[in-house]
Amino acid sequence: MHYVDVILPVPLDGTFTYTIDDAQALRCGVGMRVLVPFGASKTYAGVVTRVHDEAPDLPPEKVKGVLALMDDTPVVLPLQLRLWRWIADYYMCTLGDVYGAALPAGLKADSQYRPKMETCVALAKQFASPEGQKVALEMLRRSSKQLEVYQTYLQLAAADPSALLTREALLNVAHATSAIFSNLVKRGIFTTFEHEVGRLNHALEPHLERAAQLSAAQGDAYNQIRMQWMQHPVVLLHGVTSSGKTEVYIHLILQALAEGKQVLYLLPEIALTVQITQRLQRIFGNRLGIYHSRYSDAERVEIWRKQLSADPYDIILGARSAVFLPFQRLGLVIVDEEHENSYKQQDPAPRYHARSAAIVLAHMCGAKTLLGTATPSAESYHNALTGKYGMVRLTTRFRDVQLPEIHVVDVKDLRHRKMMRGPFSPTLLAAMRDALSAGRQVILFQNRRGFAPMLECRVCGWVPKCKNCDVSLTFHKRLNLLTCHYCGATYAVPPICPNCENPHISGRGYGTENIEDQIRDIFPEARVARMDLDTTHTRNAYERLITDFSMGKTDVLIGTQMVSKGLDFGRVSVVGILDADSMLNYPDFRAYEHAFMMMSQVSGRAGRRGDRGLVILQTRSPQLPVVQQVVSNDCDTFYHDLFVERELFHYPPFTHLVYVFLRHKQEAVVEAAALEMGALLRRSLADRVLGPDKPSVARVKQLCIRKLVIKLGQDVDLRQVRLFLQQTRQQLLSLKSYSTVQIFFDVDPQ
Ligand SMILES: Nc1ncnc2c1ncn2[C@@H]1O[C@H](COP(=O)(O)OP(=O)(O)OP(=O)(O)O)[C@@H](O)[C@H]1O
Ligand SMILES: [Zn+2]
Repeated sequence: MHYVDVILPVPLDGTFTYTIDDAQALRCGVGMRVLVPFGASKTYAGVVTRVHDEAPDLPPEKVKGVLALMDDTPVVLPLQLRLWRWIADYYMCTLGDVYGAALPAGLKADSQYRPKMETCVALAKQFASPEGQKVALEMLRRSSKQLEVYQTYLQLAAADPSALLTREALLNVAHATSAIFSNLVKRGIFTTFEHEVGRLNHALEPHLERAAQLSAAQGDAYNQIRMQWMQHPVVLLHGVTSSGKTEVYIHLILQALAEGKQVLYLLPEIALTVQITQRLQRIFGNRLGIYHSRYSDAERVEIWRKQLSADPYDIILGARSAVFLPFQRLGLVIVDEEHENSYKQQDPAPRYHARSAAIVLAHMCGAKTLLGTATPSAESYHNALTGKYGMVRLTTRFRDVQLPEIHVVDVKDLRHRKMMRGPFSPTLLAAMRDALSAGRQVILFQNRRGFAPMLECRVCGWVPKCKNCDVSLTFHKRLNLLTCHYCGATYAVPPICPNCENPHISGRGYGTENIEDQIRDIFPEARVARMDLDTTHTRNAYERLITDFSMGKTDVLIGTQMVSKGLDFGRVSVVGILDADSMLNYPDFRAYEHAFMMMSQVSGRAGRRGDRGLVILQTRSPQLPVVQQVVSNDCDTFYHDLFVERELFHYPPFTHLVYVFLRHKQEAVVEAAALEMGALLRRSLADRVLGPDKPSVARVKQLCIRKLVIKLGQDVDLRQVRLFLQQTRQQLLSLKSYSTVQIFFDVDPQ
């Protein structure tokens, strides 16, 4: 008897064993998919991890058979399976969780993926000869529109005789309707046929440009990086904003390609891929593939298959999930904006950090890794300072443009003197006015979307809250709705307070929508755009917002953290940080770190070409050292202070953190389970366990939440601890009263 072990996309531990017949066993191999039954009625595509003859420890009638083989060649490579195992193990989730995140849906489903077809055009046989063409011309003499389409066809066909011409392309070039085209088909001049096309970009190779020549400083950095790679597989490139890190990456990519290697280029955010794609495509053309969640599933399946083929993309530019793509000869991994916490997946599992996964992937492939940023993460910076990573610095901007001047405005004082105009200080408005009248652009950063983060009855203080979550609702004026940013539920805006029946309900705080309205009011001439989650639902929305701003079609760009990093605009002279306090007061031990990064990054969008930029930083706490460190761009002091504190209070990078979350509908159940879990964990881990506590948002999607914090120093064996945590979880779940509690881990929480 033959068996296969498979991974299934279900949140259960381990692999599952099925029988397979002799003929199938001969053809089946690791990394191929097999269709298998699961439970009473489900079928899944399982990924084979082993083909063997060892009967599982089950009564034979319990072991079901494989329904069908789905592949002739593996869709998941052995190296990828190793990465899946590492993620499942390190982040304490199941292989099924990793499988779920790794494969595009089209490869997980049991339905086979259907290729996309396009209608192509050809001349009917009898009209293909020169004589036939004359006849056709004669026939069409009186139908000028049809004649035009026909002649356009001849021109296009003559320009590239071997290329297939689609109906869509022909009608586009000829500016004709499909009715005109149909007539030509009816008259027997054109015939049509269906042709399978890839959804991938088969556009003609664009005119390629040479990479820009590196400046002396960039050239030095390039050489140093390559030198450091000889001793450290991971190097941190710490280069100030607009130092031209991207140009250094481009040269390193060229070098990797010259050595016949593939490159993975990770970006934290889709907004960023727009500009970087354009920059890379000009140089690498069709050797570049792009992979992220805004692409349709069918497109992702095609890229996946292409990477398995004999002709894969040499460079993959992508967001987090691109680490899961198959690579055959990976030589270089670039993690751009490596400090970004959106590299960490929050929910659902696998709660993996793409930077760590990328480093592990590179290690498995014998590839080099470059982490690039203007504001390193505490972890990477610490690794660089202690010699685990190499470090290379770029301390000047390209063309020696000065870093922006950062002007701190004391909002508390101005409010006291009644000098604020809503969320704007006079200094900011004056700077904006100067910039706009000089034909320059402005970026305003406010990390809250919607119109008002909260509504409140001015008489009784009633605040609308979500039914499913313990949070106040955000008012969205365009939609005229209240929405919950945790579960997505929407509610009508109450005309009067349901509590005291007064009509005096008003907004508190300023969201990006509100900022936009006010700026339109104050600067009626300015062309204003907003970039946040609400304005970027579609893939093209980012592109349009960014291209319009790049080309100077808009003057003021208002946005959330989306506008804060990586974007490269030439004409921005003023950046306004409207509310630094919301970042500084965030209830998390990383608040200052994140605030420092975000403020430094958004400041870095100012004055990237020519004149020095100006940043207006509005805060109620101008005296805070972190604010001063942003002003003087003093990473070293910032991290020095931070590290002293983190070491003292046992936080990363000196201590590993694991959060244990418990969720249940009933408050009493989750509370009891959390206390029990805490007690069980303390038996071995003693005072390394803190809590349980209610997190700052203690109920989401009708589930009550409790959190335990585990701090693990150098003195413990992490492997053992992970095992112990998993066992304790199982132990708790096996108790009848807690069997319906959700328990999961967040390793290295961000
Ligand atoms: N060697 C070069 N030749 C020509 N242009 C360059 C060169 N280096 C940098 N630039 C230009 O300078 C600008 C800033 O470079 P880039 O966007 O790579 O900076 P960065 O270091 O990635 O900044 P950030 O950290 O803010 O993302 C870009 O417009 C880039 O085209
Ligand atoms: Zn909610």
